[in-house]
Amino acid sequence: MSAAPLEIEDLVAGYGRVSVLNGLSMKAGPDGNVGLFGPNGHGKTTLLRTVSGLVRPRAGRIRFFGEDITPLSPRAIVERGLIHVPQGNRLFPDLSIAECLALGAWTKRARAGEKENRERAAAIFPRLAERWRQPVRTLSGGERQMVSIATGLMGAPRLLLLDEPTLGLSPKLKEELAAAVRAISEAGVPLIVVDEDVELLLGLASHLFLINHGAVGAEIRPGETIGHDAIMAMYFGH
Ligand SMILES: Nc1ncnc2c1ncn2[C@@H]1O[C@H](COP(=O)(O)OP(=O)(O)OP(=O)(O)O)[C@@H](O)[C@H]1O
Repeated sequence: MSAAPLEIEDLVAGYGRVSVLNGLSMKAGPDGNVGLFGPNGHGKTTLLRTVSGLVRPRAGRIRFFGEDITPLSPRAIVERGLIHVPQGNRLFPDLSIAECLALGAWTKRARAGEKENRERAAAIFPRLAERWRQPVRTLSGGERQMVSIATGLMGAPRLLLLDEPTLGLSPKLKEELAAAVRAISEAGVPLIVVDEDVELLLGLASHLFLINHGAVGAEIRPGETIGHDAIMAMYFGH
């Protein structure tokens, strides 16, 4: 049996004296995309940052397609194709869309497929293809979010982590972005998506985890259906 894209065992991590992840374990990806949701401040972003090597875990193990990546640097993790698109589209404002995307293809394996990945990004985000030379500071929030995700795609992901890709967007743009994210998944890239909109997550992922107090509080497995009241009960713990 082939290894899951991501397996996390008893992960403990935090900042200074504060512990944020408290023995979190999950297996993500063998049954399709994964969605992460839960109350604010309970560790979803910290989990993605720890998986991508930006936060050093104090204990636990992270395996990427079977390989133990726990001790690796963020650079070595990106080189393996584990790509993290952080919250809040942090882009260089004076670069054009084309220049931002080129920066995303800095690893050896990404450079090898740069042309195909650029074409794939342009097909998924036609709005960007129309504005290729425009500086990103002149783009709308939704368009900047598209550039962030497209830049992640340029890294030739074998697994793509998306942190709140639809944060602050209008319902119409949210749907446009969700459709693009579905297209990325249909092109064969497994996803782990953090979003507060559980309905949106259910449209993107078949396996959802509620992150509560730095651990997995509940799980919605592939094939299980869940009503609005049950989701609220998960959030509020009754
Ligand atoms: N760089 C940091 N230094 C110190 N504490 C931090 C840092 N980043 C996050 N925290 C703290 O870690 C906790 C978890 O934050 P995290 O961003 O992981 O939660 P989250 O579930 O992603 O929340 P949100 O949905 O609001 O983004 C919070 O209490 C936060 O204040």
